[in-house]
Amino acid sequence: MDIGAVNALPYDDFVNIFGNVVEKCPVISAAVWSRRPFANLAALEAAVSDFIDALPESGHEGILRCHPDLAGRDLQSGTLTRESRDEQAGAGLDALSSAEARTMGRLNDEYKRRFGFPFVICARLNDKENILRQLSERCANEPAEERARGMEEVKKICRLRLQGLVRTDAPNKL
Ligand SMILES: NC(=O)N[C@H]1NC(=O)NC1=O
Repeated sequence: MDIGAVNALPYDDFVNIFGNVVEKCPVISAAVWSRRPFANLAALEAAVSDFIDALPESGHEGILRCHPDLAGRDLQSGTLTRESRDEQAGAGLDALSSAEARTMGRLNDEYKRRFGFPFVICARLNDKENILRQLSERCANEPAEERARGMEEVKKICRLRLQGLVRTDAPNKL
């Protein structure tokens, strides 16, 4: 769909289509609908980003907590969102060796114990080796640094999900 079609959507259709651009946080797209018309995809992305930036620390932690563990229980049981399943599979997280799966599980638990929210990284921009290395390295960071880092990754995931939904080659018909 092009940006003109996005701008013409009633809010319930908009939330149905864009409700998971931030994982399991449809309230973000419901809020951002008020900011239409969007001049282009970048403006829609900026509206999401502005909304996120205006939230307090607890809101940022809440967004991070809506994310499933990478290679975690939801992947094993088939209960991931479609977007997350495709992203995790693309990074090879659905095909870990048993040693990799054990390391991932142990580090995910350690990270959550330390920070009180899950490790979040844009799986589509990383492979499994890189994800495991960063998970291990980031466990040593300070909480404020990790909160900020996690939110940067949320925005990268959101950008790629938006790019999958909005065509940018059409002329802007605002
Ligand atoms: N925990 C975590 O990073 N999850 C996410 N990352 C990603 O690319 N898709 C997700 O669901």
